[in-house]
Amino acid sequence: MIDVKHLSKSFGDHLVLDDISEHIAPGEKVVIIGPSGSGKSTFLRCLNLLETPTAGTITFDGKEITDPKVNIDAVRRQMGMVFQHFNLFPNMTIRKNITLAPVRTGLMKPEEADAEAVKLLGRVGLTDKADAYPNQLSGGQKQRIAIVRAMAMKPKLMLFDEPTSALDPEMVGEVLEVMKQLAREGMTMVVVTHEMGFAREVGSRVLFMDEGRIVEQNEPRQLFDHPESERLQGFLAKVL
Ligand SMILES: Nc1ncnc2c1ncn2[C@@H]1O[C@H](COP(=O)(O)OP(=O)(O)OP(=O)(O)O)[C@@H](O)[C@H]1O
Repeated sequence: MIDVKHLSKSFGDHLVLDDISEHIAPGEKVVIIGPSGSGKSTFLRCLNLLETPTAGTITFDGKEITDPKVNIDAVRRQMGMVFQHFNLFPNMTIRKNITLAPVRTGLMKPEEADAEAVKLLGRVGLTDKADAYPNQLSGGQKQRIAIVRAMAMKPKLMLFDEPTSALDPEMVGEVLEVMKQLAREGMTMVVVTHEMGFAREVGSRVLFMDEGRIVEQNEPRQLFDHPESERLQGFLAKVL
């Protein structure tokens, strides 16, 4: 579904991603772990071109999206993104937050989008919040809405950028549960997270990044129980 070739990204003279090549197949749940500043979020944000790569190509669903002629908005509609800080529209009700994009882009008529919103809210147990505003919700509820909002566009892929890092600990579980449900339904997912339990349980593959490179990758049990590189061993010793 995604093919990354020789991706590099610099901010000024700071090289943040250093010649990354990676392939993500449909249905995979790829979890990215690594120390702070290793380039995890930048890598994720390059996948939907929220950051413009300095070099390299990204192919999504057979189309090279790093080609400047490609309509980036059309590509992004097919990739749902969930951010650490939710990024809901504060001046709109939850219902409007969810229905805005599908209606604006012509994916659904307003009634269809509304019915879809009600269905999605039911799935995350928040039907009664349809007419509330984001500031009336807890962090965990906001993040569940952010996931639902991304889902409403019927994306082919979901990108999660540290979705639980801004949450109070007691709210982490409810968000991870929604993500696990999505994973069970077969969604292709790329998740940057510090939740090692989630990586182990849900990841079909875990990538360990350090200093702008993917230093080691494997299926979770192997990666966590038998880390090969010294850098991964040192990282796991600190976080586990
Ligand atoms: N817009 C930007 N302008 C300049 N430097 C940036 C920008 N975004 C990220 N960086 C730098 O790139 C490096 C990698 O950042 P990134 O957020 O990708 O790391 P990360 O692995 O996701 O870290 P964390 O786990 O702390 O979120 C950091 O040194 C960061 O300061």
